[in-house]
Amino acid sequence: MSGVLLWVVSPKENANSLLSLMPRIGSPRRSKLCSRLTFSTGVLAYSGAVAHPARSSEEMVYEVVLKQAALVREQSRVKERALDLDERIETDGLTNWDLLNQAYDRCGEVCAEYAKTFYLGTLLMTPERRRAVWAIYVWCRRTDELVDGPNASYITPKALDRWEKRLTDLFEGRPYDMYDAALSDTVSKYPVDIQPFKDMVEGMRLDLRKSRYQNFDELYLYCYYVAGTVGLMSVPVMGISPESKASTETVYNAALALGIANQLTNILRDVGEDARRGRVYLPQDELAQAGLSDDDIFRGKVTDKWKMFMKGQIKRARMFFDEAEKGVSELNSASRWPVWASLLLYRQILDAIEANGYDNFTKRAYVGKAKKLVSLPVAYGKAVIGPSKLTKQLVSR
Ligand SMILES: CC(C)=CCC/C(C)=C/CC/C(C)=C/CC/C(C)=C/COP(=O)(O)OP(=O)(O)O
Repeated sequence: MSGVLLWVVSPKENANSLLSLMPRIGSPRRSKLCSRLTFSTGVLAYSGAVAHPARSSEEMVYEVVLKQAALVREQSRVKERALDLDERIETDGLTNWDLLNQAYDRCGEVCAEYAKTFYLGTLLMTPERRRAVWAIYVWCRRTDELVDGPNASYITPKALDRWEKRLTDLFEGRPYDMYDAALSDTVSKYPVDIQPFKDMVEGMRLDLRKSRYQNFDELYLYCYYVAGTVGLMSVPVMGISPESKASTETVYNAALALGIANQLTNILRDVGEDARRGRVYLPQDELAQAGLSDDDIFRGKVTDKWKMFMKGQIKRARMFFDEAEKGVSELNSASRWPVWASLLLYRQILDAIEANGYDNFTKRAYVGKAKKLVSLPVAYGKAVIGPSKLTKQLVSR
Protein backbone atom coordinates (compact mmCIF):
# COMPACT_ATOMS: atom_id res chain seq x y z
CA MET A 1 0.00 0.00 0.00
CA SER A 2 1.34 3.43 -0.83
CA GLY A 3 1.91 6.00 1.91
CA VAL A 4 -0.47 8.75 2.87
CA LEU A 5 -1.39 10.27 -0.42
CA LEU A 6 -4.50 12.36 -0.23
CA TRP A 7 -6.41 11.98 -3.41
CA VAL A 8 -9.98 13.10 -3.66
CA VAL A 9 -12.07 11.36 -6.28
CA SER A 10 -14.72 13.49 -7.79
CA PRO A 11 -17.96 11.51 -8.04
CA LYS A 12 -18.30 12.74 -11.61
CA GLU A 13 -14.94 11.23 -12.54
CA ASN A 14 -15.96 7.96 -10.96
CA ALA A 15 -19.19 8.00 -12.83
CA ASN A 16 -17.42 8.48 -16.11
CA SER A 17 -14.83 5.78 -15.55
CA LEU A 18 -17.40 3.26 -14.39
CA LEU A 19 -19.88 4.08 -17.09
CA SER A 20 -17.30 3.89 -19.83
CA LEU A 21 -16.81 0.26 -18.88
CA MET A 22 -20.40 -0.77 -19.16
CA PRO A 23 -23.28 -0.41 -21.55
CA ARG A 24 -26.23 1.65 -20.43
CA ILE A 25 -29.05 -0.52 -19.24
CA GLY A 26 -32.58 0.76 -19.17
CA SER A 27 -33.37 3.95 -17.34
CA PRO A 28 -31.05 4.94 -14.51
CA ARG A 29 -33.69 4.43 -11.86
CA ARG A 30 -32.70 4.62 -8.25
CA SER A 31 -32.94 1.31 -6.44
CA LYS A 32 -35.07 0.95 -3.34
CA LEU A 33 -31.95 -0.34 -1.60
CA CYS A 34 -30.31 3.00 -2.23
CA SER A 35 -33.16 5.05 -0.93
CA ARG A 36 -33.67 2.90 2.12
CA LEU A 37 -30.02 3.04 3.02
CA THR A 38 -30.02 6.78 2.59
CA PHE A 39 -30.87 7.91 6.06
CA SER A 40 -30.35 10.64 8.55
CA THR A 41 -29.93 9.77 12.21
CA GLY A 42 -28.42 12.79 13.80
CA VAL A 43 -24.90 11.43 13.66
CA LEU A 44 -25.24 10.14 10.13
CA ALA A 45 -26.80 12.54 7.74
CA TYR A 46 -26.01 11.02 4.43
CA SER A 47 -27.92 11.44 1.26
CA GLY A 48 -26.19 10.51 -1.94
CA ALA A 49 -28.94 12.04 -4.00
CA VAL A 50 -28.71 15.37 -2.22
CA ALA A 51 -24.93 15.49 -1.99
CA HIS A 52 -24.41 14.56 -5.64
CA PRO A 53 -27.41 15.53 -7.72
CA ALA A 54 -25.75 14.01 -10.82
CA ARG A 55 -25.49 10.35 -9.89
CA SER A 56 -24.65 8.60 -6.69
CA SER A 57 -22.27 5.67 -6.43
CA GLU A 58 -25.23 3.49 -5.47
CA GLU A 59 -27.00 4.35 -8.70
CA MET A 60 -23.90 3.56 -10.74
CA VAL A 61 -23.31 0.29 -8.97
CA TYR A 62 -26.97 -0.60 -9.38
CA GLU A 63 -26.46 -0.45 -13.12
CA VAL A 64 -23.75 -3.07 -12.80
CA VAL A 65 -26.17 -5.18 -10.76
CA LEU A 66 -28.78 -4.92 -13.52
CA LYS A 67 -26.22 -5.93 -16.10
CA GLN A 68 -25.12 -8.97 -14.12
CA ALA A 69 -28.70 -10.03 -13.55
CA ALA A 70 -29.46 -9.70 -17.27
CA LEU A 71 -26.45 -11.86 -18.11
CA VAL A 72 -27.59 -14.67 -15.87
CA ARG A 73 -31.02 -14.55 -17.47
CA GLU A 74 -29.59 -14.78 -20.95
CA GLN A 75 -26.89 -17.37 -20.34
CA SER A 76 -26.37 -17.42 -24.07
CA ARG A 77 -23.07 -15.62 -23.87
CA VAL A 78 -21.52 -18.69 -22.27
CA LYS A 79 -22.12 -20.64 -25.44
CA GLU A 80 -20.68 -17.83 -27.55
CA ARG A 81 -17.31 -18.10 -25.86
CA ALA A 82 -15.96 -21.38 -27.08
CA LEU A 83 -13.11 -21.75 -24.65
CA ASP A 84 -11.27 -24.98 -25.04
CA LEU A 85 -8.75 -25.30 -22.27
CA ASP A 86 -8.07 -28.89 -23.17
CA GLU A 87 -6.34 -27.67 -26.30
CA ARG A 88 -4.42 -24.86 -24.64
CA ILE A 89 -2.67 -26.48 -21.73
CA GLU A 90 0.49 -28.37 -22.61
CA THR A 91 0.37 -32.02 -21.81
CA ASP A 92 3.33 -33.35 -19.87
CA GLY A 93 2.69 -36.94 -19.24
CA LEU A 94 -0.68 -35.91 -17.84
CA THR A 95 -3.90 -35.34 -19.74
CA ASN A 96 -5.09 -31.75 -19.90
CA TRP A 97 -8.11 -32.74 -17.92
CA ASP A 98 -5.81 -33.93 -15.10
CA LEU A 99 -3.98 -30.61 -15.17
CA LEU A 100 -7.20 -28.69 -14.88
CA ASN A 101 -8.26 -30.86 -11.95
CA GLN A 102 -4.91 -30.22 -10.31
CA ALA A 103 -5.34 -26.49 -10.86
CA TYR A 104 -8.71 -26.57 -9.13
CA ASP A 105 -7.30 -28.68 -6.30
CA ARG A 106 -4.58 -26.08 -5.74
CA CYS A 107 -7.26 -23.38 -5.58
CA GLY A 108 -9.06 -25.49 -2.97
CA GLU A 109 -5.86 -25.74 -0.93
CA VAL A 110 -5.40 -21.97 -0.98
CA CYS A 111 -9.03 -21.47 0.05
CA ALA A 112 -8.65 -24.03 2.86
CA GLU A 113 -5.50 -22.29 4.06
CA TYR A 114 -6.82 -18.73 4.13
CA ALA A 115 -10.58 -19.04 4.61
CA LYS A 116 -11.13 -22.17 6.65
CA THR A 117 -14.76 -21.69 7.59
CA PHE A 118 -15.77 -20.65 4.14
CA TYR A 119 -13.86 -23.59 2.70
CA LEU A 120 -15.74 -26.03 4.93
CA GLY A 121 -18.97 -24.46 3.74
CA THR A 122 -18.02 -24.90 0.11
CA LEU A 123 -17.65 -28.63 0.71
CA LEU A 124 -21.43 -28.77 0.90
CA MET A 125 -21.76 -27.46 -2.65
CA THR A 126 -21.74 -29.66 -5.72
CA PRO A 127 -18.14 -30.46 -6.80
CA GLU A 128 -18.46 -28.24 -9.91
CA ARG A 129 -19.76 -25.21 -8.03
CA ARG A 130 -17.33 -25.73 -5.18
CA ARG A 131 -14.24 -25.63 -7.36
CA ALA A 132 -15.55 -22.67 -9.32
CA VAL A 133 -15.99 -20.76 -6.06
CA TRP A 134 -12.43 -21.69 -5.09
CA ALA A 135 -11.09 -20.39 -8.41
CA ILE A 136 -12.87 -17.06 -7.91
CA TYR A 137 -11.69 -16.88 -4.31
CA VAL A 138 -8.06 -17.42 -5.33
CA TRP A 139 -8.19 -14.73 -8.00
CA CYS A 140 -9.67 -12.25 -5.49
CA ARG A 141 -7.07 -13.18 -2.90
CA ARG A 142 -4.21 -12.72 -5.36
CA THR A 143 -5.63 -9.39 -6.44
CA ASP A 144 -5.91 -8.25 -2.84
CA GLU A 145 -2.37 -9.45 -2.11
CA LEU A 146 -1.06 -7.09 -4.78
CA VAL A 147 -1.84 -4.12 -2.55
CA ASP A 148 -2.02 -5.81 0.83
CA GLY A 149 0.55 -8.59 0.62
CA PRO A 150 4.31 -8.74 1.30
CA ASN A 151 5.21 -7.08 -2.03
CA ALA A 152 2.62 -4.35 -1.69
CA SER A 153 5.18 -1.56 -1.39
CA TYR A 154 6.48 -2.36 -4.89
CA ILE A 155 3.12 -2.37 -6.57
CA THR A 156 2.48 0.37 -9.11
CA PRO A 157 -0.52 1.33 -11.23
CA LYS A 158 1.36 -0.22 -14.17
CA ALA A 159 1.50 -3.56 -12.39
CA LEU A 160 -2.25 -3.35 -11.85
CA ASP A 161 -2.69 -2.63 -15.57
CA ARG A 162 -0.70 -5.78 -16.31
CA TRP A 163 -2.84 -7.74 -13.87
CA GLU A 164 -5.95 -6.47 -15.65
CA LYS A 165 -4.53 -7.45 -19.04
CA ARG A 166 -3.89 -10.90 -17.64
CA LEU A 167 -7.52 -10.97 -16.49
CA THR A 168 -8.78 -10.13 -19.97
CA ASP A 169 -6.56 -12.84 -21.39
CA LEU A 170 -7.86 -15.48 -19.05
CA PHE A 171 -11.43 -14.48 -19.84
CA GLU A 172 -10.54 -14.99 -23.51
CA GLY A 173 -9.11 -18.42 -22.82
CA ARG A 174 -5.43 -17.50 -22.48
CA PRO A 175 -4.50 -18.27 -18.86
CA TYR A 176 -0.97 -17.47 -17.65
CA ASP A 177 -0.73 -20.03 -14.87
CA MET A 178 -2.71 -22.83 -13.30
CA TYR A 179 -4.79 -20.63 -10.99
CA ASP A 180 -5.74 -18.53 -13.99
CA ALA A 181 -6.51 -21.71 -15.90
CA ALA A 182 -8.99 -22.76 -13.22
CA LEU A 183 -10.74 -19.39 -13.36
CA SER A 184 -10.63 -19.40 -17.15
CA ASP A 185 -12.46 -22.72 -17.09
CA THR A 186 -14.97 -21.43 -14.52
CA VAL A 187 -15.88 -18.32 -16.51
CA SER A 188 -16.40 -20.46 -19.58
CA LYS A 189 -18.92 -22.61 -17.73
CA TYR A 190 -20.89 -20.08 -15.69
CA PRO A 191 -22.39 -16.76 -16.76
CA VAL A 192 -19.73 -14.80 -14.89
CA ASP A 193 -19.05 -11.37 -16.35
CA ILE A 194 -15.66 -9.67 -16.41
CA GLN A 195 -16.99 -6.35 -15.11
CA PRO A 196 -16.90 -7.11 -11.35
CA PHE A 197 -13.36 -8.48 -11.76
CA LYS A 198 -12.22 -5.31 -13.53
CA ASP A 199 -13.94 -3.25 -10.89
CA MET A 200 -12.03 -5.09 -8.19
CA VAL A 201 -8.75 -4.16 -9.88
CA GLU A 202 -10.09 -0.59 -9.97
CA GLY A 203 -10.59 -0.86 -6.20
CA MET A 204 -6.91 -1.74 -5.81
CA ARG A 205 -5.97 1.31 -7.91
CA LEU A 206 -8.13 3.42 -5.64
CA ASP A 207 -6.42 1.98 -2.57
CA LEU A 208 -3.04 2.95 -4.02
CA ARG A 209 -3.89 6.58 -4.52
CA LYS A 210 -6.49 7.39 -1.90
CA SER A 211 -6.40 7.25 1.87
CA ARG A 212 -9.40 9.42 2.77
CA TYR A 213 -13.09 9.21 1.84
CA GLN A 214 -14.99 12.48 1.92
CA ASN A 215 -18.44 10.99 2.35
CA PHE A 216 -20.32 7.72 2.36
CA ASP A 217 -20.91 7.92 -1.36
CA GLU A 218 -17.16 7.64 -1.95
CA LEU A 219 -16.79 4.92 0.65
CA TYR A 220 -19.70 2.99 -0.84
CA LEU A 221 -17.98 2.94 -4.22
CA TYR A 222 -14.76 1.69 -2.63
CA CYS A 223 -16.68 -1.04 -0.78
CA TYR A 224 -18.35 -2.06 -4.01
CA TYR A 225 -15.02 -2.28 -5.80
CA VAL A 226 -13.25 -4.39 -3.22
CA ALA A 227 -16.08 -6.50 -1.77
CA GLY A 228 -19.46 -5.93 -3.44
CA THR A 229 -17.85 -7.27 -6.60
CA VAL A 230 -17.21 -10.60 -4.84
CA GLY A 231 -20.94 -10.95 -4.26
CA LEU A 232 -21.67 -10.29 -7.94
CA MET A 233 -19.00 -12.78 -9.05
CA SER A 234 -20.35 -15.46 -6.72
CA VAL A 235 -24.05 -15.54 -7.59
CA PRO A 236 -23.73 -17.04 -11.10
CA VAL A 237 -21.68 -19.89 -9.62
CA MET A 238 -23.66 -20.40 -6.42
CA GLY A 239 -26.83 -20.38 -8.46
CA ILE A 240 -30.34 -19.19 -7.78
CA SER A 241 -32.82 -21.79 -6.53
CA PRO A 242 -35.15 -23.06 -9.25
CA GLU A 243 -37.97 -22.51 -6.76
CA SER A 244 -37.06 -18.87 -6.24
CA LYS A 245 -39.76 -16.41 -7.19
CA ALA A 246 -37.51 -13.45 -6.53
CA SER A 247 -36.23 -11.37 -9.41
CA THR A 248 -32.61 -11.93 -10.39
CA GLU A 249 -31.87 -8.28 -9.50
CA THR A 250 -33.15 -8.89 -5.98
CA VAL A 251 -30.66 -11.71 -5.48
CA TYR A 252 -27.80 -9.70 -6.97
CA ASN A 253 -28.71 -6.75 -4.77
CA ALA A 254 -28.52 -8.97 -1.72
CA ALA A 255 -25.14 -10.35 -2.81
CA LEU A 256 -23.87 -6.81 -3.34
CA ALA A 257 -25.22 -5.80 0.07
CA LEU A 258 -23.38 -8.70 1.72
CA GLY A 259 -20.09 -7.62 0.20
CA ILE A 260 -20.68 -4.01 1.30
CA ALA A 261 -21.73 -5.12 4.80
CA ASN A 262 -18.62 -7.28 5.15
CA GLN A 263 -16.33 -4.51 4.00
CA LEU A 264 -17.93 -1.89 6.25
CA THR A 265 -17.53 -4.33 9.15
CA ASN A 266 -13.91 -4.90 8.19
CA ILE A 267 -13.32 -1.15 8.17
CA LEU A 268 -14.98 -0.66 11.56
CA ARG A 269 -13.00 -3.53 13.06
CA ASP A 270 -9.66 -2.29 11.70
CA VAL A 271 -9.87 1.46 12.47
CA GLY A 272 -6.74 1.42 14.68
CA GLU A 273 -4.75 -0.85 12.39
CA ASP A 274 -5.58 1.27 9.34
CA ALA A 275 -4.77 4.51 11.19
CA ARG A 276 -1.32 3.15 11.98
CA ARG A 277 -0.84 2.85 8.20
CA GLY A 278 -2.05 6.42 7.75
CA ARG A 279 -5.42 5.40 6.40
CA VAL A 280 -8.87 6.54 7.46
CA TYR A 281 -11.70 4.88 5.59
CA LEU A 282 -14.47 6.45 7.70
CA PRO A 283 -16.37 9.21 5.89
CA GLN A 284 -14.78 12.57 6.67
CA ASP A 285 -18.06 14.49 6.61
CA GLU A 286 -19.67 12.12 9.12
CA LEU A 287 -16.63 12.35 11.39
CA ALA A 288 -16.88 16.15 11.27
CA GLN A 289 -20.63 16.06 12.00
CA ALA A 290 -19.83 13.99 15.08
CA GLY A 291 -17.26 16.57 16.16
CA LEU A 292 -14.35 14.24 15.31
CA SER A 293 -11.32 14.48 13.06
CA ASP A 294 -8.45 12.33 11.84
CA ASP A 295 -6.46 13.48 14.87
CA ASP A 296 -8.99 11.87 17.20
CA ILE A 297 -8.53 8.63 15.31
CA PHE A 298 -4.73 8.84 15.44
CA ARG A 299 -4.97 9.65 19.16
CA GLY A 300 -7.19 6.59 19.59
CA LYS A 301 -9.17 7.58 22.67
CA VAL A 302 -12.62 6.13 23.15
CA THR A 303 -14.74 9.15 24.00
CA ASP A 304 -18.52 9.59 24.17
CA LYS A 305 -18.37 11.28 20.79
CA TRP A 306 -16.56 8.28 19.36
CA LYS A 307 -19.09 5.87 20.86
CA MET A 308 -21.99 7.84 19.38
CA PHE A 309 -20.27 7.92 16.02
CA MET A 310 -19.55 4.19 16.09
CA LYS A 311 -23.16 3.40 17.00
CA GLY A 312 -24.28 5.10 13.81
CA GLN A 313 -21.68 3.31 11.71
CA ILE A 314 -22.58 -0.09 13.17
CA LYS A 315 -26.26 0.60 12.59
CA ARG A 316 -25.61 1.25 8.93
CA ALA A 317 -23.48 -1.88 8.50
CA ARG A 318 -26.32 -3.90 10.08
CA MET A 319 -28.78 -2.44 7.58
CA PHE A 320 -26.64 -3.84 4.78
CA PHE A 321 -26.55 -7.24 6.49
CA ASP A 322 -30.37 -7.09 6.81
CA GLU A 323 -30.60 -6.36 3.10
CA ALA A 324 -28.28 -9.29 2.33
CA GLU A 325 -30.28 -11.70 4.48
CA LYS A 326 -33.31 -11.23 2.26
CA GLY A 327 -31.49 -12.82 -0.65
CA VAL A 328 -29.69 -15.79 0.88
CA SER A 329 -32.78 -18.04 0.88
CA GLU A 330 -33.14 -17.47 -2.86
CA LEU A 331 -29.82 -19.17 -3.59
CA ASN A 332 -29.51 -22.83 -4.53
CA SER A 333 -30.00 -25.01 -1.47
CA ALA A 334 -26.38 -26.21 -1.30
CA SER A 335 -25.04 -22.65 -1.46
CA ARG A 336 -27.19 -21.27 1.34
CA TRP A 337 -25.40 -22.83 4.29
CA PRO A 338 -21.90 -21.45 3.65
CA VAL A 339 -23.33 -18.02 2.83
CA TRP A 340 -25.45 -17.96 6.00
CA ALA A 341 -22.46 -19.15 8.03
CA SER A 342 -20.16 -16.43 6.74
CA LEU A 343 -22.89 -13.79 7.06
CA LEU A 344 -23.65 -14.68 10.68
CA LEU A 345 -19.99 -14.90 11.61
CA TYR A 346 -19.04 -11.61 10.03
CA ARG A 347 -22.12 -9.86 11.43
CA GLN A 348 -21.06 -10.89 14.92
CA ILE A 349 -17.87 -8.86 14.54
CA LEU A 350 -20.12 -5.82 14.96
CA ASP A 351 -21.40 -7.25 18.26
CA ALA A 352 -17.79 -7.81 19.29
CA ILE A 353 -16.94 -4.15 18.60
CA GLU A 354 -19.81 -3.19 20.93
CA ALA A 355 -18.63 -5.72 23.52
CA ASN A 356 -15.17 -4.10 23.37
CA GLY A 357 -16.79 -0.80 24.40
CA TYR A 358 -16.24 0.56 20.87
CA ASP A 359 -12.47 0.41 21.34
CA ASN A 360 -11.44 -0.47 17.83
CA PHE A 361 -8.18 1.44 18.26
CA THR A 362 -6.37 -1.00 20.50
CA LYS A 363 -8.62 -4.09 20.46
CA ARG A 364 -9.33 -6.30 17.50
CA ALA A 365 -12.94 -7.48 17.56
CA TYR A 366 -13.24 -11.17 16.85
CA VAL A 367 -15.76 -13.95 17.15
CA GLY A 368 -14.62 -16.64 19.57
CA LYS A 369 -14.53 -20.35 18.77
CA ALA A 370 -17.63 -21.14 20.86
CA LYS A 371 -19.71 -18.49 19.11
CA LYS A 372 -18.42 -19.71 15.74
CA LEU A 373 -19.45 -23.26 16.56
CA VAL A 374 -22.92 -22.18 17.66
CA SER A 375 -23.33 -20.18 14.44
CA LEU A 376 -22.84 -23.19 12.20
CA PRO A 377 -26.01 -25.10 13.18
CA VAL A 378 -27.92 -21.80 13.29
CA ALA A 379 -26.75 -21.14 9.73
CA TYR A 380 -27.73 -24.66 8.77
CA GLY A 381 -31.21 -24.14 10.23
CA LYS A 382 -31.63 -20.96 8.21
CA ALA A 383 -30.30 -22.64 5.09
CA VAL A 384 -32.94 -25.38 5.09
CA ILE A 385 -35.61 -22.72 4.78
CA GLY A 386 -36.04 -22.35 1.05
CA PRO A 387 -36.94 -19.41 -1.12
CA SER A 388 -39.63 -17.03 -0.03
CA LYS A 389 -43.10 -17.93 -1.22
CA LEU A 390 -43.82 -14.34 -2.10
CA THR A 391 -44.71 -13.60 -5.67
CA LYS A 392 -42.23 -12.02 -8.03
CA GLN A 393 -43.97 -8.65 -7.85
CA LEU A 394 -43.74 -8.50 -4.10
CA VAL A 395 -40.08 -9.27 -3.78
CA SER A 396 -38.67 -7.68 -6.88
CA ARG A 397 -37.54 -4.10 -6.80
C1 LIG B 1 -26.35 -12.97 -0.20
C2 LIG B 1 -26.30 -13.61 -1.52
C3 LIG B 1 -27.56 -13.63 -2.31
C4 LIG B 1 -25.21 -14.18 -2.05
C5 LIG B 1 -23.89 -14.28 -1.41
C6 LIG B 1 -22.81 -13.62 -2.23
C7 LIG B 1 -21.50 -13.60 -1.50
C8 LIG B 1 -20.72 -14.85 -1.39
C9 LIG B 1 -21.07 -12.46 -0.93
C10 LIG B 1 -19.83 -12.38 -0.12
C11 LIG B 1 -18.99 -11.26 -0.50
C12 LIG B 1 -17.65 -11.28 0.21
C13 LIG B 1 -17.16 -12.51 0.86
C14 LIG B 1 -16.92 -10.17 0.21
C15 LIG B 1 -15.59 -10.08 0.80
C16 LIG B 1 -15.64 -9.12 1.94
C17 LIG B 1 -14.54 -9.06 2.93
C18 LIG B 1 -14.44 -7.82 3.69
C19 LIG B 1 -13.69 -10.06 3.13
C20 LIG B 1 -12.64 -9.95 4.16
O1 LIG B 1 -11.53 -10.63 3.72
P1 LIG B 1 -10.25 -10.70 4.65
O2 LIG B 1 -9.57 -9.38 4.63
O3 LIG B 1 -9.49 -11.90 4.28
O4 LIG B 1 -10.98 -10.89 6.06
P2 LIG B 1 -10.40 -11.07 7.47
O5 LIG B 1 -9.43 -9.93 7.68
O6 LIG B 1 -11.62 -10.96 8.35
O7 LIG B 1 -9.76 -12.42 7.50
